[in-house]
Amino acid sequence: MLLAQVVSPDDESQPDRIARVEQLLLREAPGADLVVLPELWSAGYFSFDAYADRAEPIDGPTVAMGRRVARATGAAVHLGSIVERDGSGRLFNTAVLLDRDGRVTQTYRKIHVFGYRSLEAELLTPGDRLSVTGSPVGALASTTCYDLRFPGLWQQISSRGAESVVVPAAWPAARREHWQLLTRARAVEHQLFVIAVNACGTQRGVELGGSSRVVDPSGLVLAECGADEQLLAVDIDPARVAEVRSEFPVIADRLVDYAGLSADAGAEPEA
Ligand SMILES: NC(=O)CCC(=O)C(=O)O
Repeated sequence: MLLAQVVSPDDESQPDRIARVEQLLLREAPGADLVVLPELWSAGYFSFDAYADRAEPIDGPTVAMGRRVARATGAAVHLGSIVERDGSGRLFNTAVLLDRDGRVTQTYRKIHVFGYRSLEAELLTPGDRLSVTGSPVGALASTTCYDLRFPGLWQQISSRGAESVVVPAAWPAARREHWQLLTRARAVEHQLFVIAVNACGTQRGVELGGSSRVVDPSGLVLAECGADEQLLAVDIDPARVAEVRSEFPVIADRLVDYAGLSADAGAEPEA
């Protein structure tokens, strides 16, 4: 697998960025089974005033580039996410997975759009669906950036059978410790791989955190990028999920219906 932690400089146009990243991937991806990119790297996450111009349908220029890379290199491509425009003009933050033949096998529209020092929540419509799909890293689900903070969503992902969760992100350096803590916590809680690819460099004055990483189902950080643009190869064995779960059966012990627990005060029962 190749983590493609790329920059999205403010002075680079979207077509130039797609062309530059395509060349990088054509050079570095051969031999990888899966390539993963950050959140909104082609539009630039913090370029809120450009979202409408840079929005594209699923079959737009970013996905077309991913298809070319998949077909030329034989790697599946997780394109991070794009600003998707649907048929009625709504905009979404949509993660897209292509198989090695360049076919779209999964889309995921970010559910928790971000509103803290961000216009994303004002400009984009939240998604309302999850999907788990076969991939070179086992049963794969996508969930985007801020979604990391919502354990209820991860509970659903995990109970639907995901073995690897890809997290494209544009997570600022100011909260890097939360990124490191939460990616690890989600892997340990659900005993699955977390493949988290963050943006890096500076966008509109915001320094992004980099530190893209792969955490294994026991919580071990297998690899981590630095703060700058970097393409990092990491190998994982999806069979590790079953091994960890069988050795320490947290998932099997999980109760299904926490909402059904009674809410009494837990005081000592009367004699
Ligand atoms: N792009 C995002 O969703 C940013 C989330 C973030 O910075 C945080 O949760 O902290």
